[in-house]
Amino acid sequence: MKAIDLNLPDSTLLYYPNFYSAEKADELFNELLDAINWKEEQIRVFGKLHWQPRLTSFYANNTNTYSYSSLKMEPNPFFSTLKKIKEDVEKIAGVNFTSCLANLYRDGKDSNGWHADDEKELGKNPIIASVSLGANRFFKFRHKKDAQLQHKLLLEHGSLLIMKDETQHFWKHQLPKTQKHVEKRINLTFRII
Ligand SMILES: O=C(O)CCC(=O)C(=O)O
Ligand SMILES: [Fe+2]
Repeated sequence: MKAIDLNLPDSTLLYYPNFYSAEKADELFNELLDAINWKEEQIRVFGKLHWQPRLTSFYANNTNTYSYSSLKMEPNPFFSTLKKIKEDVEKIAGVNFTSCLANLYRDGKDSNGWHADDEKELGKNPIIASVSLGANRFFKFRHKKDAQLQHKLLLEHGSLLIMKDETQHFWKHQLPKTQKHVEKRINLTFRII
């Protein structure tokens, strides 16, 4: 499968727009919307508790938890569809993932703020594979040392984005809110924990 290399400095970002066909992606979206154990969670930002502006769920083939923003995610076991997607992603990424953090953005008001996936349990140069299903949403990158260095990428239905090497050291990313009317979007981020 041919990747689009974003070619941003201090990073390796590979985008596969048609990782899944539109038909397959529709099928997966409907199945996962129903099968994932979606939860609304509270996170702590600058000492204050807030409801996360999205629903989440965490899956793993081990018992390792994933903590961020004072939220400790306990893993659910993988089920067949999610395991199959993990295997499809592994063929392209060339690694075996242990874990998957799933996000559900219910509408344009749901979002994911500026962050790097740099928690210690991910290791030094984490590889993260991110599958998008449902509504197309923009994803933004901003260099940590030069905020002028930015990039915007439309994450399309059925696409895969791989972030690896030193990307998380040098770049933050976000999925901003949008004023436009948008349908639900599911994002699956496969990780090694
Ligand atoms: O929804 C997305 O595309 C990004 C999710 C993300 O950055 C994360 O879960 O760490
Ligand atoms: Fe992230």
